[in-house]
Amino acid sequence: MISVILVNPKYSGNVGSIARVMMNFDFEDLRIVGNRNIINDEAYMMAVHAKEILDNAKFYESFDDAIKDLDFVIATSGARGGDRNLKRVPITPKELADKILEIKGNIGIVFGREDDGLRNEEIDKCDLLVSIPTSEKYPIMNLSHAVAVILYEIYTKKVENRFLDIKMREASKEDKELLIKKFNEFIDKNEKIPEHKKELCKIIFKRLVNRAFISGKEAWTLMSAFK
Ligand SMILES: C[S@@+](CC[C@H](N)C(=O)[O-])C[C@H]1O[C@@H](n2cnc3c(N)ncnc32)[C@H](O)[C@@H]1O
Repeated sequence: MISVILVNPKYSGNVGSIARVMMNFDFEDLRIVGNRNIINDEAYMMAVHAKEILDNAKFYESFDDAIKDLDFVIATSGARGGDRNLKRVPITPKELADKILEIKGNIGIVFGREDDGLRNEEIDKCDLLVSIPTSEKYPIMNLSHAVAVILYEIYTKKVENRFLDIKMREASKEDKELLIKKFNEFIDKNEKIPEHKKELCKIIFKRLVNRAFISGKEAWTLMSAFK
């Protein structure tokens, strides 16, 4: 499970928006270091249909309490190098998404305070630091926007993996050759097509088949049409 941890959020609207993006991208576990009062009418208004994420949010008195049962903790920051003495080199959300699904155990992604972010001693307690590439002119994002970008990258990776799992077998060289042969025979039999056009059709079809990543099933379905 991947938990979203907010450290002392100040604005209820941000917490509600975060609940909403969590539901958009299939995340459930919201942990908040701070006071329960942060979840008020404004938070529910911004959460819209993600009220259950707010209802089930867990509260902690300290950063250490919020992460103590987690196996892998990821810090986030928009402050890179220069303006704060970060000891770790950050990775991008895309690089995180490539790694995170292979990590075993419970994972937490920690987001900092709206005013002063995560403290260096908190970042030091984490295993990894992620920073969203942003303009040097204004690198710091709104808290809920930063959460959205990171969860989006992880969700996209999950969806990609699911798609790869169910992806059909690609047509073999033999499947493609047979499909092209069937098409050519079909064209040859058709008396309405002038001879010079037949050759052109065959060349174009062959190029199309070789360029397209068709599946074995698609190849065989098409063959049945060229009888
Ligand atoms: C408004 S920012 C905090 C700004 C604070 N002045 C600082 O320097 O960290 C609130 C939180 O949003 C997240 N955040 C904002 N911009 C980010 C970025 N470019 N990359 C990763 N996280 C970011 C971080 O979790 C940050 O602690």
